[in-house]
Amino acid sequence: MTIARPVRAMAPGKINVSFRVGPPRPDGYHSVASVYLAVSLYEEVLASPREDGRVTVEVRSGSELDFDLDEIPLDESNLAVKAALLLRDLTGHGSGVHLEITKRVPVAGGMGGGSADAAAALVACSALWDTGLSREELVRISSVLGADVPFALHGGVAVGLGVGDELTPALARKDLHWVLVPASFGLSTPKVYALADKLRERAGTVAEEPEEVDPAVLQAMNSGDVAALARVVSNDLQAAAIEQAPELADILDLGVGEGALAGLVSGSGPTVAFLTAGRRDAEELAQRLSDVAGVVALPVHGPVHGARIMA
Ligand SMILES: C[C@@](CO)(OP(=O)(O)O)[C@H](O)COP(=O)(O)OP(=O)(O)OC[C@H]1O[C@@H](n2ccc(N)nc2=O)[C@H](O)[C@@H]1O
Ligand SMILES: Nc1ncnc2c1ncn2[C@@H]1O[C@H](COP(=O)(O)OP(=O)(O)O)[C@@H](O)[C@H]1O
Repeated sequence: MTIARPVRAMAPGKINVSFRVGPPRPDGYHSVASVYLAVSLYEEVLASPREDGRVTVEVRSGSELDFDLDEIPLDESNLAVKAALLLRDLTGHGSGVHLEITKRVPVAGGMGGGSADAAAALVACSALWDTGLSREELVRISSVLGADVPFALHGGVAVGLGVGDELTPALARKDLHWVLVPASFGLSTPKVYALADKLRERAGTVAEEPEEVDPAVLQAMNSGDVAALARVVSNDLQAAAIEQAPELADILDLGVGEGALAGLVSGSGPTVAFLTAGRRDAEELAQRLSDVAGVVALPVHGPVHGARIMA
């Protein structure tokens, strides 16, 4: 029997360009309406066969960022391990695999790094084990791993309804250029959702079921009107993220003061994303933020492709 050769896959992090959150549901989740954008910060997963049938993982940093890799579990709760086990259980294909994750997306940063690991692991293991599943089939099975995993497979721009997993592709006429300011700490997604509920309760606001995303966001992306997009980006979790980490408000002010067209917290935070008019503006803003405030600032662009095999 020939032993399969290792397979390397990559998957992108994301920004929620617009994020509406409904009231809490009985299952602990919230209905959302998200405009997801995949950006050029990629996780990599190298899947190598193991003859002993075990599924194991190791994680290393592929970034200049100071990642707290100790935050990432190395047991069966690691999202990449969960993905490999799910694929093996569902298809009956495959045996043991060792997964080597190279992280570039901030850990617990609101950019779906763990979801990207799960998506890259699905693609890599599916090729390693020759399951014959299509991308669409992988997208369909992936939502049990987490609300954001289908989008990490899908990539590009998409509207996410349900818990974020019911995807419809959308279009961006132009590449959008952003500057990311990652934090040196993470925020817990469930805690930020719970705090958002509490803030609404305190303010006496009744959350509506978000049935669609803001059409102005899709229109601005469709027409490539970055200035119009800057006026409509928004995130219902932002206030809760700022309540947990008040320094995010200062970072938002700083970026806008330094010339960003708009700034918002990505997902449940704490990464802050600034929209700029183009590649040059993003590079210049990143430089200024690092000169003026000494923060790490990464220029990125999107849309980029979803999870895929690397040569
Ligand atoms: C907020 C968002 C925005 O894209 O991203 P991140 O900030 O995590 O990157 C997502 O909704 C996060 O998706 P993901 O991180 O995949 O969530 P999951 O693992 O499925 O769920 C973790 C927990 O988050 C809460 N959760 C998640 C999704 C959702 N629509 N409603 C929720 O209330 C639930 O408490 C759930 O138990
Ligand atoms: N492969 C993984 N990479 C990162 N985090 C993981 C992974 N597997 C499980 N986790 C857990 O998920 C949490 C959130 O992960 P992450 O996807 O980085 O952030 P976010 O949900 O804010 O986008 C981490 O704190 C960690 O405990």
